[in-house]
Amino acid sequence: MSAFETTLFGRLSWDALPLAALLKNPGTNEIVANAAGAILVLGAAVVLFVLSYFRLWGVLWRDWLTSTDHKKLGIMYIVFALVMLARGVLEGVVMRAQQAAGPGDGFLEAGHFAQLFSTHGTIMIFFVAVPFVVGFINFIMPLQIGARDVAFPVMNQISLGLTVSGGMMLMVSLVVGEFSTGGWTAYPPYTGAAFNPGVGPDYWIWAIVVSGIGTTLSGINFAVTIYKMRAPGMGFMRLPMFCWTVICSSILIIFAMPPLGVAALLLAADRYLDFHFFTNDLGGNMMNYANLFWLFGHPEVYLLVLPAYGIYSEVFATFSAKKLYGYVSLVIATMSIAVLSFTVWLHHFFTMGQSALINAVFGVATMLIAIPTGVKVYDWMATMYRGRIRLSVPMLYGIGFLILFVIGGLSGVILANPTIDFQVHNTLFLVAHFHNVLLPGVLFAMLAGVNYWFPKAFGFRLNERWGRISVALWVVGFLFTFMPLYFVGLMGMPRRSFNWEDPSFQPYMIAAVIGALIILCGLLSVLVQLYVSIRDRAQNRVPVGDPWDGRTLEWSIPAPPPAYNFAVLPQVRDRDAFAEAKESGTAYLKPTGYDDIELPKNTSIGFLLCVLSGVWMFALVWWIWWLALGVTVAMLLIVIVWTFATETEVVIPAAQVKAEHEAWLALVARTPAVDRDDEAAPANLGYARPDMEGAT
Ligand code: HEA
Ligand code: HEM
Ligand SMILES: [Cu+2]
Repeated sequence: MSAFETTLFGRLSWDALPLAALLKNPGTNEIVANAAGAILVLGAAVVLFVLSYFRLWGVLWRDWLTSTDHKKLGIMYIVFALVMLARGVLEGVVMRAQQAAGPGDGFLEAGHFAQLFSTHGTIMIFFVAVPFVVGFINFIMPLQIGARDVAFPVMNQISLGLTVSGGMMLMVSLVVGEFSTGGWTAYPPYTGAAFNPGVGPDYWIWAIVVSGIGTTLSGINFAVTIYKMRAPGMGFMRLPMFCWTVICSSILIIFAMPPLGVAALLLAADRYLDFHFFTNDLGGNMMNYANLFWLFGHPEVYLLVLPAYGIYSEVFATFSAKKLYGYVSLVIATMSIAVLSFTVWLHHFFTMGQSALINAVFGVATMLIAIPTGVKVYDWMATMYRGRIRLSVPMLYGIGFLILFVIGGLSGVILANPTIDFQVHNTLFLVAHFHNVLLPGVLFAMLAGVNYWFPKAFGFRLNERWGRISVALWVVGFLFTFMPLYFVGLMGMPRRSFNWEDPSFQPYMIAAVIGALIILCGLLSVLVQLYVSIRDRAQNRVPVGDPWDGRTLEWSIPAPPPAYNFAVLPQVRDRDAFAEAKESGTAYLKPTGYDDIELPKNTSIGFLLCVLSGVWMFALVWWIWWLALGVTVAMLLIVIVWTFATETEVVIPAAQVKAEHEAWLALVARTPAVDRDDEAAPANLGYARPDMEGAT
């Protein structure tokens, strides 16, 4: 390349396209890479076509992309997570197919397999689990505490923008260049410039840094919202359990994300500026990276699983029609897990040469987490004990979780014993452990949450039959995919192996790929469920907004909720505020008066920063310095100019609020109540207006 081209395009050239590799060196590997790129480009084209054909651009821009409404931002997070989940699951299936094709080398090259587990791990943790969790918190938490939005709605929009642009980098790396081969943990010196001079680790670094800033801002936003914006009477000890897990998770985000950002930026300094933080020479030491990464990495898995515990707590209480058993012990257990999670990071590298004493201390600290987790498990079981259980889809996920998660947790306690960990560290036993906690723990919770809160978000219920089918497929698929890995792990098969030779591994590998295909069907059935439900939405409407006989405040408002959530801020008198109101006959009362409501105006700053930060990352990855600099200046200017905006709010007049609310109250009064004690009522039937006599 000429000097001019290098200045203009950095290290970007036509060779970066997968097609170039295919033309040069045709093989299965290149075909798979090209097919993946082609699917992505085609998928994007179809989306653009559909949006244009149905003239949806205006709606998309006005109602979604520029919205600062926490509910819409939450839904966009969840949609983004679902899209990324599809890619992550497909990659999981391809990896399982590669390993099932053994003994021998399978159909993929080692480097391509390494890209697959690196993108899969990175996507599943940072762009599936995190956006799912942040999305649910966004949608639910303000409704549960009786607030009209989060504390910083515009910052919330920016958080989403940064998360999405990070995820987009993983999509771009499918088509331009390649992704890292360093796993989701990206350990140097393997990801250092000397060993890995390509663009892969740089894609990882910038995707993590930018999306990490987005997530950190969300953590701050959520913590401030709960501290400052609870409805009158909503003391901390009256918070719904989900909100308690949100507080703890936000604290984990605030303290755990910075070490990750620091680790990634120091790695960038090593790679771009020839620093030596993590090299093997000139005073560097990769153990600094391992410590920084896991100082984040361990709390990370709990910041994902705590809100999942929160969702299950809500589900178990609602579908057992009982108060959550042991509320105070659950609060203490959640806080204990949050605190303890910062004291155990070293268990991820027991084998890296510390003294036996240090290993023992961290091992014991790790095992301690089993105690508060056990408290939770027993509290959930006690909640169900003698409850009037309805086996609806969220509850089925919950029961699947309870049984499977205990197995995954117990295998964690086994790993926490350093002497055992020396045998199974970095084998498929470890892979089995973490999928065993991540799928039933985090992913099932999210699917349960989708089924549970979908009627609230969209005003109609999801199809029950397809919901049940997908639970069955996910659970069975999970068992087949991951249980065999415990055994091959014990037999010594290392993680991240693109090939293997020992014929005794074969049956397990075949069982695992069958399981992965069943999981794929599970994912498809979720899509079918969405399709069928949208098609039949007229029959499944729940405009009153309380389809499950809910206990917390989000069920006390219409479905879908108005932009301002609550026409009048609720007065909270007890835990499970809405259940209490229904029991005491004070639900759905006509308020004495209405006020004007101020809401944040739409703005395009989040979208702009999303696009610009994407360009910025791309420029840094490909060393296009003028572009990186230009975009940095543009982003700074946008933020500065935005701070001068004065009219950032719209006012919804009291008269409009009154009209809308009274129309809904009239609808509530017209809707026939379903008797709570009617044994013949089908399990999945909502209780629109239980105990309503004389209420309105
Ligand atoms: C949501 C995610 C999640 C969760 C909840 C957990 C939960 C736990 N994890 Fe896991 N873990 C991961 C995600 C998670 N983990 C990931 C992703 C990795 C690998 C990263 C990588 O290398 O790529 C990992 C790796 C990992 C290691 C490192 C192993 C190695 O690298 O060799 C260890 C070691 O101690 C460990 C331990 C534990 C323990 C003790 C728990 C406990 O919290 C479990 C507690 C739960 C129970 C114990 C069950 C319920 C309790 C009862 C019914 C009470 C009775 C029980 C007793 C008294 C024992 N985990
Ligand atoms: C849905 C079906 C899934 C399948 C079939 C699957 C399969 C796999 C496979 C084959 C690997 C590589 C194992 C190895 O190292 O040999 C892997 C790694 C991993 N998976 Fe999954 N997985 C699935 C879901 C998930 C989910 C839901 C998450 C997280 C929420 C997740 C997180 C990870 C992580 C973090 C790694 C480690 C990546 C690395 O080694 O750096 N997976 N998975
Ligand atoms: Cu850990």
